[in-house]
Amino acid sequence: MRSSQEEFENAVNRVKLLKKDPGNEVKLKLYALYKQATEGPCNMPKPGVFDFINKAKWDAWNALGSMPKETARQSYVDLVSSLSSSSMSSSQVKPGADRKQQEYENLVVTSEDGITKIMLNRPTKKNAINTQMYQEIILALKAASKDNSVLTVLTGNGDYYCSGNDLTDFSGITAGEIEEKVKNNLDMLRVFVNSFIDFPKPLIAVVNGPAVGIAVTILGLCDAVYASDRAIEMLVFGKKLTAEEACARGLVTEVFPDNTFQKQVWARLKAYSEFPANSIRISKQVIRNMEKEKLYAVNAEECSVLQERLLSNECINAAVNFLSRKAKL
Ligand SMILES: CCCCCCC/C=C/C(=O)SCCNC(=O)CCNC(=O)[C@H](O)C(C)(C)COP(=O)(O)OP(=O)(O)OC[C@H]1O[C@@H](n2cnc3c(N)ncnc32)[C@H](O)[C@@H]1OP(=O)(O)O
Repeated sequence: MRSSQEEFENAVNRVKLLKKDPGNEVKLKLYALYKQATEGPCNMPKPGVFDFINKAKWDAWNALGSMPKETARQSYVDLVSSLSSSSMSSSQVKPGADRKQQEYENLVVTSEDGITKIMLNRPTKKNAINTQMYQEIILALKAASKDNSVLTVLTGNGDYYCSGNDLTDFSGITAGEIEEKVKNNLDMLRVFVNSFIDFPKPLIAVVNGPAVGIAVTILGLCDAVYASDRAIEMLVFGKKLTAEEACARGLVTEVFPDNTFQKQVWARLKAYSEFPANSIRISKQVIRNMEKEKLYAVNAEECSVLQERLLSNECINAAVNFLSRKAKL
């Protein structure tokens, strides 16, 4: 149904009543559609390159080309309706409450105020990453790369950030099946690590407690790593590092006291989420693109070495020792 002039004028008035600033991108879209609906195709001379604001407006209007006035009017009304309903639904959410995005078995993914939070959620297993959780993290990163958030945060539920690869992954496998299983898992691990290498927006690790193995490896692919001073066991190469030591070695960006960790870190992230989304995404990509090929090659090489190491007696014995340790007590 085509919108009437009256509906268009109502929409123009409703824009002025929006409770939440819709952001520059949407404001430019509204400006362009309004001009197209009222004056037709862009008829102004192009502003100079340093006249940033007028140039952005001109670009947005000019991009609509020969869109008919009626279509622009309809698009304007539709856009304002979507803004009004989203501002209404967000006012119904309790302040500070997270909006859930998608259900996962081993993750809780929420999105609020420009931040998508991916929380590892197997606290009774110290957030060990099993095969399903690897797959879910790959999917959650893919979804976060396309959503409206400015930042994505990875964190853990409970007292641990993550205890690394789930050591029960290979239990119940017969000798004949193990090679195939290891190969499949390593194909998946390569995709998993590549999804961190390729992640297009700022990715922040909020390390709420100890981190082990693959969870530590992945920190190097995050853009910032904030650790609680209770993250006392960042187990790397069999050596335990405190968060402070990891910070001194460049693996952690900043360490916060545990009793104010969540408050301080989330206040910081909230401030970052108000940065211009496109600029920080593009800055990250410029930096990452310089090293992407090298990172892919290192990932492929590590997975190929791991394929041999996972089948070694040393590795199998270590896993068996861990799994049988409770039985020995
Ligand atoms: C898909 C590709 C496969 C290849 C991956 C290769 C690359 C990855 C490498 C790694 O990540 S290696 C690191 C593996 N992780 C470990 O070696 C840590 C093992 N866990 C521990 O040493 C201890 O559990 C702990 C983390 C130091 C915590 O000790 P604590 O005494 O405080 O608690 P627990 O009673 O031991 O644990 C509670 C509960 O959680 C289970 N659990 C902990 N970690 C894991 C794990 N990594 N895998 C599976 N399960 C784990 C533990 O068994 C307990 O469970 P219940 O017995 O209570 O059921």
